Amino acid sequence: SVENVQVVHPRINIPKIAKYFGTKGRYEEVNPYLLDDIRAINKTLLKPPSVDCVPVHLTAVIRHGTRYPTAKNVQKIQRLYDLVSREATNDEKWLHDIITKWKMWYTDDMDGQIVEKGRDDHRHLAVRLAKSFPSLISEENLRSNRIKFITSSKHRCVDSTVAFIEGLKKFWEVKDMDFGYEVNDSLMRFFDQCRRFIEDVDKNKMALKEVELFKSSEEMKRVQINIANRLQLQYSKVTPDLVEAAFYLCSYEFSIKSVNSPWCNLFNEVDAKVLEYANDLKQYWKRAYGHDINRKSSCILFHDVFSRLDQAANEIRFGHVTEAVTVQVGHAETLLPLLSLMGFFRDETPLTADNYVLQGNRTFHTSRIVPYAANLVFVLYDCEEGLRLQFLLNERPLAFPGIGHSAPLYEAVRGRYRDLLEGCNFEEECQVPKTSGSKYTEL
Ligand SMILES: O=P(O)(O)O[C@H]1[C@H](OP(=O)(O)O)[C@@H](OP(=O)(O)O)[C@H](O)[C@@H](O)[C@H]1OP(=O)(O)O
Repeated sequence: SVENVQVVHPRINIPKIAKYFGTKGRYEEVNPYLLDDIRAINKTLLKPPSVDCVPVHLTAVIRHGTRYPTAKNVQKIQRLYDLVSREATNDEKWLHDIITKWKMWYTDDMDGQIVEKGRDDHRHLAVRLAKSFPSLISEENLRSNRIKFITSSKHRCVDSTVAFIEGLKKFWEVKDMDFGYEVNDSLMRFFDQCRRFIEDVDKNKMALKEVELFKSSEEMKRVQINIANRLQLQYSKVTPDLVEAAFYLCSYEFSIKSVNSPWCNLFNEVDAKVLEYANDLKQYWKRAYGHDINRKSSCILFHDVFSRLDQAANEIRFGHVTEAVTVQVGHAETLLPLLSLMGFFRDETPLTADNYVLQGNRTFHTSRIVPYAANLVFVLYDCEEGLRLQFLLNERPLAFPGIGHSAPLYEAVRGRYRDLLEGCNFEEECQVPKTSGSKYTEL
């Protein structure tokens, strides 16, 4: 297929700007050791809280694997390609390559579907998690239905779930059984069912005003000028939307085909950091701390995760946990609200259009948090001094905000999130009050 034409060693030809691709970034950029061995696990990082601890339950919330651009972005790429092939002039080899060799191979019908690399992302992640937690993600547990799979209804998520199962089956050479999955949009696409989010944020242009304002910022203007100069095009023709399309085009060519595309020459690292910030702003205001409802729309998933942990915690007292593992596959817009609800990556100062420089040291860097196949893993351990909960982001331990221990007592975590556990009601948070209407109508 067209996406497989050029295959190169993964360490060769990495664009310098690859670590700034945000939600369009490759998983390997957050864990570069995988470039040498895609099945490698970091045993020093992934160990039980202490030797007497036995893992009893694992819940993983995973973003789908690498995908094609959405139809909206394919159209932007088409407009960019038309402009550059018609009007750009310079003597650089890369531009010559774009005009004479590069083909516009993206089509509308690709619309966010999974690519082969995306299936591999999940096949390999499945094997690594099985190697990291062999007593939970085991052949025996798979065969006895103690591993449950739940996915969003979108093709890219269903296909990722199927690939994850395939990865496990191949790892254990299971050929005589098939395993199903549950499609559950209430859990994995809660944002689509939260009316308050839809009205106040999704359909409300004012909710993303910082994203719009950043398009006319000095930083973005400088990027436009740089690109206009590199292509010897009129500045007015290089709009922020086309700049973004070119940046993502470089990212798609790299994540889908592993090539350092000639399009990547349009950017240096300074430009890339600006575009990374533009994407972080979108994620911040649409899916994270920007508006309370972004986080609260994930209450339903938060309760689901904790009810599984509670169930395992209760059952282990009688010696047997029914559901050893839950694998839940969704979107960046599933993971980010949940992470924010739990207080991860919260910067003191909000990300805005006019504080790009100040935010140079922000913790909210989506390139590091939600690349393709990003994963949140909760592992409950039975230890001598009680139950402990370990949290991993992208296969690395991450301390719960406000709790010093890397695998605190489960009760301490429940204490930390008491308000959410006792409240955070999806129906209540998501209803639109009849009298007040939308939060931004008067703006
Ligand atoms: O900018 P695009 O069209 O790619 O936006 C996608 C979302 O991608 P993201 O902003 O996270 O990079 C996509 O999220 P994903 O996790 O499924 O990749 C989302 O589901 C999709 O609806 C697009 O959102 P938009 O509202 O059209 O911007």
